[in-house]
Amino acid sequence: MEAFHLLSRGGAKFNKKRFSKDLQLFHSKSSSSSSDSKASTEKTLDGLKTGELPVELDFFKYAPASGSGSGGAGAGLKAKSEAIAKEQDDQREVADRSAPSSPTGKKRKRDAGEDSAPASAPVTLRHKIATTGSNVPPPIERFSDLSDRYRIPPLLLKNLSEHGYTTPTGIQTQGIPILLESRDLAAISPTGTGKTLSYLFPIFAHLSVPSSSRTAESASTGAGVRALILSPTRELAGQIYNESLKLAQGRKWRIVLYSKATGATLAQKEVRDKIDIIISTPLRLVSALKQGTIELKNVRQMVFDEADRLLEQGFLPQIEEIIGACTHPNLRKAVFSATLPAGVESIAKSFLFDPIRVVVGLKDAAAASIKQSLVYVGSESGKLSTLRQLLASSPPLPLLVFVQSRERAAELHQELLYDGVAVDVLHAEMTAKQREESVSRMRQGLTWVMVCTEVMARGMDFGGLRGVLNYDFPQSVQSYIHRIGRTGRAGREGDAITYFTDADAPYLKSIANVVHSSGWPVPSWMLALPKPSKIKRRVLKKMPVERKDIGVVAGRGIGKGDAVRRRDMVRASKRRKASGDVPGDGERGKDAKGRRSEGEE
Ligand SMILES: Nc1ncnc2c1ncn2[C@@H]1O[C@H](COP(=O)(O)OP(=O)(O)OP(=O)(O)O)[C@@H](O)[C@H]1O
Repeated sequence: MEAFHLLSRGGAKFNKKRFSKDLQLFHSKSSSSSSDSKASTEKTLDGLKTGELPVELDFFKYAPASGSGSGGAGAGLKAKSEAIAKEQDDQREVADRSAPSSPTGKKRKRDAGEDSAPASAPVTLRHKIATTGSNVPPPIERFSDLSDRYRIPPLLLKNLSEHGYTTPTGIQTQGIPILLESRDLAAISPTGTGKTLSYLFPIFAHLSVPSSSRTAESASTGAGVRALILSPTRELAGQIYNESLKLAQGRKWRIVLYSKATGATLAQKEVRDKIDIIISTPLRLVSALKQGTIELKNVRQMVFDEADRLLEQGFLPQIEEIIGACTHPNLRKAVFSATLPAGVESIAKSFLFDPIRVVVGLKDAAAASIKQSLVYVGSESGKLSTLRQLLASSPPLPLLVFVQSRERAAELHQELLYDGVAVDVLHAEMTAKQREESVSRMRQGLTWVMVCTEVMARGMDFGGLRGVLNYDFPQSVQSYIHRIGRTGRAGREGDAITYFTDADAPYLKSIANVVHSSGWPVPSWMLALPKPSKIKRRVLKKMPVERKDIGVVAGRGIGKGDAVRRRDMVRASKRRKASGDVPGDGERGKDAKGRRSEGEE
């Protein structure tokens, strides 16, 4: 079944019964079961009242995690690994003991700078929102404030509450009014904090009447798509599409998740003139522009989700082409991400008009609800045994396991299948259909572990995902933040474990700093490591650390990695020949063995 139907089916029918546990998260804590109430009380800091933002979404006053989980190094690792684990445990213990009772209010680092403000404090203080720019509209306290201030279709607010969105998150309190006032926006907010709704809501509010039911009076909106959302991967585009269907319920807005198939159905101009919103990856859209099968001159709202990724070299030429095609004089643009390095931000600023910049919490920081740990595994061979120990003990399931190349994803998948683990795999060389099926099996809870590449690092929202394992060390701080951000979303707790070997040592410091600044214990020697030079960091981003094949280090099936790789390459090349398609853009460099580190799309 092609993407469009599969995804639309999933999104249109939000199964409240199946997701009742998830929905409970967004209900008032007073209705929680008694077993929950203790945890709830622990998390409710400084008298946050019922009816305020649910504790789970109150990221920057988040209470210390229980410390349970499985982040520690497995037994059997070398002495160094045990020493690190012990040092981490000691630090954690000290931190835990000092956190709640410190007379000076000095909590462990994770809470540092997050002095909880009383519920009566201004919303910007409570959510740690910093804004820059001229005439910043005041934030909202609750969604109902929107209809007092702006002309919001009542159906939109009804759809919000029907889908459990009762209280706005930090980025929503400030981002929604800015976009409703038709201002350009650069928004930086941690992973899992509801950025999608922050841009979808204003898009629908501005659209007002669906193109398909326009009357003569409202025809001033012109013909053709009016809102465009760009995402670096198909999976994320599909997820945004599903989110948009929730808001669209009850009106005939036409939303298109752009793909080869949907592109073909829009061959006729009369059909595509009735579209309200397009959600697409850059590559797809550019090829449609080139074929003349889409026009973007009526687009008035443009959103770049995961903007820093979209504005990287791999995507930039396509982005420029798309922006060039959006010629409407009232075009408004918004960039969203959890991370926005300075260089990328200045690119964004070059095409934003008088933008407002909003930062929620600390820039380029991991979400506070994720427990992070770094685990030394010695050499490559230590990884698989440590993972096996983790899976045999108390792994945080469902678990997403990141590796640095599609070949390694295929190899690790085979290894875990061999072990009898309910595991799936996802990388960019798989067909769109295979990728959809993988995601769908994970969402349905049919698989508990998914081995994947960077393609899953951004934006994906698997509600109940409890753990992320960086089997291969991430190639940048941004990659780390986004990868681990797949867990600990919407205030749920999550576990992020990162394996490192001697080969990763030169790059350890930057990630250790993120872990440390999030308040999780890091051995002091890691923080004292020399900072990798800019050049080294750039090289790593493009060229991953060379690693031995997983199949080979597993000590069985020598040459199996090569066989898997050969098989995948043959399959992929057949597919490419058959479809005349090219593999994802945004792919990065190859390692010394010619294996690609995986980009997105
Ligand atoms: N106001 C709200 N109330 C309750 N749940 C919300 C609210 N806003 C968003 N959510 C939920 O929070 C989860 C995370 O939202 P979303 O995917 O938009 O995060 P994000 O900030 O875009 O993350 P990422 O940076 O990883 O892309 C989703 O499951 C979404 O449905």
